[in-house]
Amino acid sequence: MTSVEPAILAENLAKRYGRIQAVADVSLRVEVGEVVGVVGTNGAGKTTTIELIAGMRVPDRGRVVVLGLDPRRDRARLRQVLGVQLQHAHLHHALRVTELLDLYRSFYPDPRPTDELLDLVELTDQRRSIFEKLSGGQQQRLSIAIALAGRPRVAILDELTTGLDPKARRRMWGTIERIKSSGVTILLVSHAMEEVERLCDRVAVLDAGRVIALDTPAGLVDRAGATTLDDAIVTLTGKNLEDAA
Ligand SMILES: Nc1ncnc2c1ncn2[C@@H]1O[C@H](COP(=O)(O)OP(=O)(O)OP(=O)(O)O)[C@@H](O)[C@H]1O
Repeated sequence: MTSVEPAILAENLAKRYGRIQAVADVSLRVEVGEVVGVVGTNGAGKTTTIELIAGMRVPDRGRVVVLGLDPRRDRARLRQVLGVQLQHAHLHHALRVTELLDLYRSFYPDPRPTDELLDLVELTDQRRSIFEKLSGGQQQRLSIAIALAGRPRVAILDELTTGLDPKARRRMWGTIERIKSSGVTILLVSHAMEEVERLCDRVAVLDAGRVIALDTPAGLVDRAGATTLDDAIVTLTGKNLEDAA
C-alpha cells in the first residue's frame, strides 16, 4: 500500500435505478499518471460508475475521492481539475466550434488556448462550423477538446473512439498518448480492446455492477489463459463483448 494520494479512489460503490442494480459493489484505485480502462458488456455498469466518480450521480453506498476531493462536497474545486467527456454530450447545437470551446474555456483560470485545443483534436479546419453540421466523429472530438479545455489533472473519457473511422481512431489514440505523457490521469471506458491494449496501464473488468478483475492487459490475458485481450474478457465474464456491443 503506497502512501501517495491516488488520483481516484472509489470504495464499495453501489447505485440502483428503481429495480435495476446498475452498480453493486465497485472499488477502484487509480494512481496519478495512470491510464485505467473500464470494460464490460452493455449494462455492466461502466457509465454509472464513471458518473459516480465524476460526482454526477450520488451513490447509494460507498465513497469517492478524486485528488483528495469529495466530488459532491468539493464540486467547484473538483471542476477545476477534472475533465469529463461523456458518451452523449449535450452541447448547444447552434453554436460554432470556437464559440463552444471559448464558452467552456471561460470556466477555467488557465485554459488551454483555443488553437491548441483545435490542433489536439484536429478540428482546426472546422473552427467556424456550427456544432450540428459536424459529423459524428467531429462532434465526438469536440467533446474531448471540451473535456481537456481546463488542463484537467484527471480526465474521464467514455467511449472515446466509438463512431470514429479507423484513421481518426488512431489519431485519437495519438492524442491520448500525448495527454498521458503530460502526466494526466485518465479513466477510459471502452469497448475496443485494441484501444485498451494500446492506451491502458491497467484494466478494470466490470460485470453485473462489480469489478471482477483488475490487472494490466497482459496480466488479464495470462490470468484467463487466453491469447488476446478480447478472448480474456470473454473468458473472465463468460460473455462476448462483440455480441453485446
Ligand atoms: N438513468 C437510468 N435509469 C434507469 N436505468 C438506468 C439508467 N442508466 C442506466 N441504467 C441501467 O443500469 C444498468 C447499467 O447501465 P450503464 O449505462 O451504467 O452500463 P454500461 O456498462 O455503461 O453500458 P453500455 O456499455 O451499454 O454503455 C443497465 O441495466 C441500464 O439499463
